[in-house]
Amino acid sequence: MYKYHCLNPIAKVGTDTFTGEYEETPEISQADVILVRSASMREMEWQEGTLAVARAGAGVNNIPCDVCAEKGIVVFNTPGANANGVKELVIAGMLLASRDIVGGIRWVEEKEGSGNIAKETEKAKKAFAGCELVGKKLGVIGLGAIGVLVANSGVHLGMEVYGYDPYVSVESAWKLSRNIHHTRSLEELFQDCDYISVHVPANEHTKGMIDANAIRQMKQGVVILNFSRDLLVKEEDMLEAMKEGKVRHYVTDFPTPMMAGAKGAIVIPHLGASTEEAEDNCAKMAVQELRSYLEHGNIKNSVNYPDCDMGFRGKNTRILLLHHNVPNMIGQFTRILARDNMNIADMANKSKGGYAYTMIDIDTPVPEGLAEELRNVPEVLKVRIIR
Ligand SMILES: NC(=O)C1=CN([C@@H]2O[C@H](COP(=O)(O)OP(=O)(O)OC[C@H]3O[C@@H](n4cnc5c(N)ncnc54)[C@H](O)[C@@H]3O)[C@@H](O)[C@H]2O)C=CC1
Ligand SMILES: O=C(O)CCC(=O)C(=O)O
Repeated sequence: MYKYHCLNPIAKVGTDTFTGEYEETPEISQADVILVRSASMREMEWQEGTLAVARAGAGVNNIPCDVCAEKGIVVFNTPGANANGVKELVIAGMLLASRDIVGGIRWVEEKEGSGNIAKETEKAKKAFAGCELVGKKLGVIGLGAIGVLVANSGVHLGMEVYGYDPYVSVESAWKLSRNIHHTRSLEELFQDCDYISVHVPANEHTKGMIDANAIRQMKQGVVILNFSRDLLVKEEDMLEAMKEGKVRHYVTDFPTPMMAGAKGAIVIPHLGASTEEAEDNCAKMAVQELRSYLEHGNIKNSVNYPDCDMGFRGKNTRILLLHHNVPNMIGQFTRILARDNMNIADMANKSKGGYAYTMIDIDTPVPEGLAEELRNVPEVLKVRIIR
């Protein structure tokens, strides 16, 4: 019986795909695997028994992935599963920044009970007028699952779209509309665009990438959209730029004390992925990843260990080793197996940065105590044997 713990509510359509071999536990310390959305796991005390964490979503900055890797805990995310939900809200953000829709709706609410409202509307409405998106220039920074959808939608809306992503994947590149201009530097994108939307992960390289220096290079009255993470924008610089009118609106999905109520800021309470469809997609993918790892040892969509797949386990005993990516690990494992006459039916070894994963199928008897012996091999972080 495997035990899972949900640190945030996870869509039932996903957790329903756990079979009778699984049960939910309210005790995180008892869990083999943990499902999480945005809850911070950075201060958590990790248990020896934790095998994996699945982030039902894209951003993993709430999880100490390096600490987990060192403890042999595989961290998964669900790439692309909530991308459409975010894209739709980005389009809404561009529209909210272009016309004073919210101001107009508030004005109508204040007129509740006024018999004259129809007449008053025709006088008042000019205060809420705006501009259209068609023909405007949209810059998209980061062309992954979300950025590609936003960029392609910009084209469909009649915008001239510029994309920047020096690390774009082949898969994303295939999905991009050929009408999108490829920009080779942020400077080029900054100076031309009326709307700039940021879709990169928050990490040490992207932190504060939209600061006074970046904003200085942008057009007067630019609209900046941030549906990625608050850390990407230097908020003091953004406030100053909005005061000066350099930035017309800053649309963000991340409320902070500095931005809540700030003039020019349009702040949404982290709703990008809060659609039924996105929540269901993420939950289903996260559970599928955990089940495949627990039942067969296969890794797909991990952010701290390599993808590695040997298919269904069948009747063999499967030995799973998480270890540092250093020479002579396989030699040490196979020496131990050969000594006890174990026959290797199949094996795979993959690495990602400083970490590696070895899967070995054995079709002869496997002695008790093997896991402990393998765990004692220097540089091994975790061993699991599925019989
Ligand atoms: N508001 C919300 O509810 C949601 C927010 N997010 C945020 O959006 C981010 C992006 O999500 P996805 O598109 O699904 O991720 P993704 O991993 O598919 O795409 C990220 C893209 O950014 C690119 N990139 C990385 N560093 C870059 C840099 N310095 N300059 C330009 N491009 C760079 C990568 O090459 C990749 O193509 C997530 O990391 C997360 O923080 C994701 C989902 C929901
Ligand atoms: O689960 C959520 O609502 C947050 C989604 C998100 O920010 C992400 O997937 O990175």
